[in-house]
Amino acid sequence: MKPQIKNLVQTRIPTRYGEFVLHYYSNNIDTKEHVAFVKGSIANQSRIPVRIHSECFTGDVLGSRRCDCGEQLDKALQIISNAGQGVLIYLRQEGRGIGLLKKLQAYNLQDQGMDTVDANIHLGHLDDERDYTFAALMLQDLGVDSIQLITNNPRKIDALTQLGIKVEDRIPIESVFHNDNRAYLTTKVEKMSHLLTLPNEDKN
Ligand SMILES: Nc1nc2c(ncn2[C@@H]2O[C@H](COP(=O)(O)OP(=O)(O)OP(=O)(O)O)[C@@H](O)[C@H]2O)c(=O)[nH]1
Ligand SMILES: [Zn+2]
Repeated sequence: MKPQIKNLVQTRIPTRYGEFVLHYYSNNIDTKEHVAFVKGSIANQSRIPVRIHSECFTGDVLGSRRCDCGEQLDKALQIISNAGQGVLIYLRQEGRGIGLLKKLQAYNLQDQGMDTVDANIHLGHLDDERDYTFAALMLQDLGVDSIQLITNNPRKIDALTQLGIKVEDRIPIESVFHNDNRAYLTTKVEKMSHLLTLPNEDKN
C-alpha cells in the first residue's frame, strides 16, 4: 500500500521555547500518533531547521541517562526557537523501531555486557528498524522547500534524501558523555557511523 498521511488538526502550543503549532497526522499504515511541532512560517521556504526525533519514552519522559534522547529533544527545540522557525517531527518508533518491550529487554542484555547493536540482534531485530517515510510526507505536506537536518546520524540524511527531501545542511547536536551513556554513545560512533566527537579517553 502506498503510504499516505492526513493532517487532521493543528493547534497552538505555547512552550518554554516560545509558541509552536502542533500538527496531528493520521496515516493508512499504522494507528500511531505521528506529529509535527512547527515554529514560525515555513511553507515555501528553504533551509528550514528540522529535527526528526524517534520516540524514547525512557529518555524523553522519564529523563533516563542511558541515552541522549531527552537532552537532544531539548537542544533541538532550543535550536529551532533560536532560529525563529523550524520543525520537530516526533515519530512513534520507540527503540529505533523495535518497540518499548524489546528496548527494555535490550537494556537488560546491555547490563550483561552486550552493546546496543548486539542486544538488538540477539533479540532477532536489526540494529535500526526505523523508517522515515512519514517524516518526508509531513515535510512535503508542510510545504518546506529544503531543510537543515539537526542530527549526528548520516543514515537519517541518506534516508530523507532518498525520500525526496532536499537536505542542504546538517546542524550537529552534540551530547555530553557521562558514565551512564558512555557505552551507548561510543557504540553510535563506532558501529553506527554517528558524527559525534568521542572524548579523549575513548579515542585510545
Ligand atoms: N533498540 C534500542 N533503541 C534505543 C536505545 N537507546 C535509545 N534508543 C532509541 O533510539 C531512538 C533515538 O534515536 P534518535 O535520537 O532519534 O536518533 P539517532 O539515530 O540517535 O540520531 P541523532 O539524530 O544524531 O540523534 C529512540 O527511538 C530511542 O528509543 C537502545 O539501547 N536500544
Ligand atoms: Zn533514548
